Amino acid sequence: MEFTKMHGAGNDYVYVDARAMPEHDWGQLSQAISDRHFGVGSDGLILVMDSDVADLKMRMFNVDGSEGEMCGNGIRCFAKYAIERGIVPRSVGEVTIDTMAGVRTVVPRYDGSEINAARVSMGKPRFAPSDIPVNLDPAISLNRQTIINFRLFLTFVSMGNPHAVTFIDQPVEEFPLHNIGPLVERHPIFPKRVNFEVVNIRDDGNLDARVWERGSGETMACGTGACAIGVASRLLGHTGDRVAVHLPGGTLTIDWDGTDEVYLEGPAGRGF
Ligand SMILES: N[C@H](CCC[C@H](N)C(=O)O)C(=O)O
Repeated sequence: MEFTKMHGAGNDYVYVDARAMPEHDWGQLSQAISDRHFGVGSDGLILVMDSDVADLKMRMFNVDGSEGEMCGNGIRCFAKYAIERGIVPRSVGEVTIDTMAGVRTVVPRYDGSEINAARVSMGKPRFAPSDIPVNLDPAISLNRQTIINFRLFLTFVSMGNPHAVTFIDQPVEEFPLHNIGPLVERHPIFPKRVNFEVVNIRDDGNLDARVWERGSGETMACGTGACAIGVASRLLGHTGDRVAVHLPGGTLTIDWDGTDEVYLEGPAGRGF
């Protein structure tokens, strides 16, 4: 099976062109291929598939084999993969990609003839408890926050996949993410589990963050997570319409005017 390794700000995936492949247990394959000792090593598996509603279709699987509705870092590399391999003509200015969260549009950025970044329309954020999903007493969820028994204030945002964002005063490096992350990810109020983001406000245009991803653990970056961070931060009045989210693997730029789609811009690189 041919594969290509690519990463967006260090959030790395194995890409397989599955357009002519028979159905597989892709979740099981993702578990095996993602293992950093006995497999290729990655944050998951991304499949290139045909679509009748967009140029192509993307399916993504986490390290634990669970399927994610959307992957903001992965989709930038997906567009790079599709154009550089001629699956989509280079002359196009954008690539439309169908995902479980809906059709997304990716505009590649070039460094000479090579694509090294992209801007993605990530859809509108959603906040209703049923959209996250999160099972909450409606009276609490009105302000999109709740306290769970680690004394965390969480803001819930769906980018097609579920996110819980918390803002802390200490440097994010000091937060016990590997202890608390799994407990939030699997907390009973999240029927589909949740991606968990920890944020420290550097200033009104810059946020420092770490992410515990549903199904993959701490990753170097998370595109949908960065969108959820930018949205929550603007909602809470910490930042404005544009913010740089600084993650261990790199910086992602988020644009959101408070009503329309969220836009994500960041690097798209080969895995070597
Ligand atoms: N773990 C996520 C999927 C990957 C998202 C992340 N890698 C991104 O760049 O958006 C989930 O299960 O919802």
